[in-house]
Amino acid sequence: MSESKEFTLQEVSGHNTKKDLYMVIHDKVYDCTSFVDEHPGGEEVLLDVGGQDGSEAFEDVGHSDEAREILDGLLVGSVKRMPGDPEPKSHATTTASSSNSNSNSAGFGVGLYAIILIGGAIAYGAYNYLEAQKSAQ
Ligand code: HEM
Repeated sequence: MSESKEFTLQEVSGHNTKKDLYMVIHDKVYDCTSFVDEHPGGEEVLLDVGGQDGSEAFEDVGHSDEAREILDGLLVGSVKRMPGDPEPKSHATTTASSSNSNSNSAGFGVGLYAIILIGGAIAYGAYNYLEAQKSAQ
């Protein structure tokens, strides 16, 4: 059965042209060659992730169940992970890292607010000091 075929990421990366286009989505390998011209989102985006891991790009669009059915039909095998290969890009990691960056940016927002407050307080203090010096003269 062709579905049980295993590809290394290096093998998949060789299939990156319009006439021979493989893509990894969630550790499965898909042959998108026949679908390039039919993709409602255009051929460009498929060629962009040709031979690579397109999990994130695919999920970011929020593809329909129909799109997932088409994907099932393009399945040719699964990824054989080799030592040193990058970690699979799963949606879970995407959300985890984006929520991390959200909390980081929230932290930065609070930090910025504190800096503005402290800056304002120093400016106010300096102004008072100068005024006091002026009236002392
Ligand atoms: C072999 C993998 C893919 C299949 C089978 C597929 C299939 C589809 C289908 C059926 C649609 C129509 C809307 C829907 O049913 O959700 C669609 C839309 C779209 N796809 Fe894909 N897609 C694939 C990969 C990708 C990738 C990697 C991207 C990269 C960003 C992408 C970007 C888009 C965009 C932007 C649309 C929206 C087009 C529009 O509404 O104008 N697709 N895709």
